[in-house]
Amino acid sequence: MEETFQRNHSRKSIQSLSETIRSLLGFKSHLTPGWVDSVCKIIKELPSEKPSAGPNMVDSSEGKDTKVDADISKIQDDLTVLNAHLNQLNLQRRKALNHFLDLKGNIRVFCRIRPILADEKCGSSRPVVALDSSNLLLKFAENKRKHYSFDKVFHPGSSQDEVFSEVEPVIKSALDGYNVCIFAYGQTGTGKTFTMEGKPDCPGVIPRAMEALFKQALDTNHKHLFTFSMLEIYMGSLRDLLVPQNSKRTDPTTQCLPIKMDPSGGVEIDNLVAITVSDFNQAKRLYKLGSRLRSTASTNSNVTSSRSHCLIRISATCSDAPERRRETNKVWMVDLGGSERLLKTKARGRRLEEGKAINLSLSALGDVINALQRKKPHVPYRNSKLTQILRDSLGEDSKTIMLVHVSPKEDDLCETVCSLGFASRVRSVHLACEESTEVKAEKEVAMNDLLHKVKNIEYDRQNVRRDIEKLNEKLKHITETDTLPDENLEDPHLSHDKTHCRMERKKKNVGNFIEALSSRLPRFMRPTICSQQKTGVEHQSSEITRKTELIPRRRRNASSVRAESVTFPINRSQSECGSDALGFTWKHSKGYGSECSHEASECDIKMVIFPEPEKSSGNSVCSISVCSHDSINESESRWTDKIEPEKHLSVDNWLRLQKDEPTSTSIHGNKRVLAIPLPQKRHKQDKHKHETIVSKAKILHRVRDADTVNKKSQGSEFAEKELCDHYLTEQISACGMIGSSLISSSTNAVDVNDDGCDQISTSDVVSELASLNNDIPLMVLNTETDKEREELYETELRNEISGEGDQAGQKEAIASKRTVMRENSGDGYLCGSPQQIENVVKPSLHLMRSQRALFMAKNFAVTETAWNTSDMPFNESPEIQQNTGICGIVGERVEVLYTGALLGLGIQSIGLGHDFFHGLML
Ligand SMILES: Nc1ncnc2c1ncn2[C@@H]1O[C@H](COP(=O)(O)OP(=O)(O)OP(=O)(O)O)[C@@H](O)[C@H]1O
Repeated sequence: MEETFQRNHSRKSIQSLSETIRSLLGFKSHLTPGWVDSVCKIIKELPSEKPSAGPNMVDSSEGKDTKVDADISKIQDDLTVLNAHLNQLNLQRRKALNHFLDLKGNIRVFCRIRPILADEKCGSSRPVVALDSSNLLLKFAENKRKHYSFDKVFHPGSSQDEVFSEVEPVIKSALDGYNVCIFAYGQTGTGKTFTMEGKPDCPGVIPRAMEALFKQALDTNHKHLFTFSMLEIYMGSLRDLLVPQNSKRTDPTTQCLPIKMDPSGGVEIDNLVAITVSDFNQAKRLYKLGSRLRSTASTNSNVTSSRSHCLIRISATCSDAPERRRETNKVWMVDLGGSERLLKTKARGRRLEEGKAINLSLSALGDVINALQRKKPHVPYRNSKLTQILRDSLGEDSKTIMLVHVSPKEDDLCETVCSLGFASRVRSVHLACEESTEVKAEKEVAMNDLLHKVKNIEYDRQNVRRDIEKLNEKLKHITETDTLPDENLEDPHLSHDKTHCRMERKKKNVGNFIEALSSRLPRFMRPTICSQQKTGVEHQSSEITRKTELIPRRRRNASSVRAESVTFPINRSQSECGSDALGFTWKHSKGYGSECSHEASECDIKMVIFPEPEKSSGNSVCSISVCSHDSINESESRWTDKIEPEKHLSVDNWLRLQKDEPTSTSIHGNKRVLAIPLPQKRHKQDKHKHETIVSKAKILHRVRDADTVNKKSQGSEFAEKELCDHYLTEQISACGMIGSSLISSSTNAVDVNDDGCDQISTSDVVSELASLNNDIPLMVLNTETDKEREELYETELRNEISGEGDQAGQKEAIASKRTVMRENSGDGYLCGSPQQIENVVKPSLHLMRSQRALFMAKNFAVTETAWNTSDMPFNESPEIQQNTGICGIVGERVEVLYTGALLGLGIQSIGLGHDFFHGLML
């Protein structure tokens, strides 16, 4: 009976084999029995990977399995108990800490008095005096004084450590499910940036908080995913500081990121880049990148005055903590623009406008915090961009710290009074119902008890965590030593890790099977990428496919290399779109967002739309998920079930990309277009060219002296400047391709790489050339055409020497002349007498000059001063004087035409924006 059943079963399997193969390979038409037979034959011929197990072997392995499974399930039970205990402790700690912070106040106001700086002259009188750790005295006149009370007062000698120790508990509560805001407020020049950013030797709140976040996240029982964003609010506009802007930064009409709110009250900034960071160093480097792009200017009060509000957002997503209100919590660290009395600063024009905008938004912030403190029914969030952004991070379920900075100088007394007035307003609740001494004492005792409790819980937590780690180790050991055959995959007692491990093995086997099968199949029978995607086989075998290159990839044609435009699809309903021309494919990643991959690029970039923490319905934040390659595996295992950050670009690559070839973005409709250059191939070439040029310049430098001798011997007047001009022209045309990027990298000065690699910029080249200055006598030749010129010169030499002596003597004379010439030139070839070279160069000089001028008109305008200072003869060119050229004008016209045509055709709707065509034209 059983035998019959087995026979029937195997017959059924063979009958359904065609279907199985079809579904595996994604063939559209049904397969013929003949085809199935041949495939079955191939399968039979495949070498068996597993040794056939005899009945005894099965028995023994089954016995072993049972024991191992029992061990595993015991460990798992223990782990479950310990984890439950740890969660309990976490909850207790969170409650205690929250209670402690509540007693301290959800909105806490600290005051920091700046010390007198070394270069400041001020008398002996000190108008601001810190009485104790929470009281401050302001002396107006001889007998006019006012007391101010704060949660904490930092006297001028307070260190960064002291400040951060007060901030740290709030950072902890960010990991416990609260949104956090830390503000630095104060008159310009009072030390806001010093407190927030600090100096390399005394880091401020931002670096310390970032470090603490990553450290504390490891301590928690939960896994966190951190993303980093940085923006500034400049004159009412929001700007992403991680993406350098195309247009002039001081122009208030430039791109302003829109703020979106979901029905549950969550706020998101549309299109703000959020980069996944896995450790403190990555966050620090991104912060450095953003800081360089911040708007600062010199004012009467501060040489590097911040002219905007700078906001750093670190989002911590924790998917396995259902007890929390939200999955994602935000930590905002805000270096506010300096409040200033415009009459005193005598600001004019733009500085005046900036000052006004800063003051207005600060006043709006004061109103909002005051309304929250007084629990007013209406909170005026909408009065400024700053308060709109921070709407969900101020108020209930949030912790706020306001660090008010004051100057110790008598001159600044008026500003100090204003700042302290603001701080008092923000702290209004405490002032309104000032507590009696007894109440204060009771509170103090309660807070101490709570702190003690938190410490005890911490201790217990550490012990439990240690036990969990031990058990995990044990489990890992058992799983690793256990080599169960694949048949037992369905065993329900297997641990998650073990199951995962086996699934991996199974996937690999399927992959191997497909690989082996595909290699034996005729080409027409092999699956296409499309069919793999449809059947899902691609996921299993993509790695192998990539490695073995069974299916040749479609290559982008050369013309599209420059056209790397990616449109971030905002709308989730856009499921799939591909652009062959670009070589990009768009696909959905498990409904959590869209991803884009570029096959041919060496530094692939993938976009992920993170799931909205508060489940925003319509639009979602566009984020670029960037992970370090080291952390890929770890992150992958952490987030596969919830979020799938695609790791194709490390933070290093992102930073390098920003530095070498700044990524420009623009908004088209509701889409953000990020023009991502393909730096690798082109850049390598360009770098090589650049190096050649620099080495040429060096050679020229070296041969200068030798040539002076040569020049004298020739006795002719040499067109030095023109040769220099020619050389520079050659230089520029060589740089032409990369000119724009080099220029932008030199002007943006985005150098975030600590190791200082790849510091190429046109200004470097220019300075290299400027160092050569004027008397460059000979050409350095190393190209094919140059070698032809060398031959020409040799002929000339022959003619010159032809009259002298016999044939052997002539040969010797030529050889010696050539040797002298090469010795003089160092590594390169020096060719041609000055006059001859001049003759060769001169006819093409005008052409080259105008080429250079055309190029400069478009791209080199920014370095004009550099050229001028080096006394180069380029100033004479009318194109340069006008700072425009035919190329520029034509380029602009074509751009306009293209844009018009694009709009007309509606091409932008499929994601090929202006940048793409602009890229094509370059
Ligand atoms: N506590 C401090 N200890 C030592 N130096 C300080 C301190 N606070 C500020 N400074 C110094 O004072 C100067 C001005 O500080 P900072 O630039 O941080 O002011 P700011 O409030 O951010 O100004 P702005 O609003 O114009 O940007 C800096 O040179 C800084 O190093």
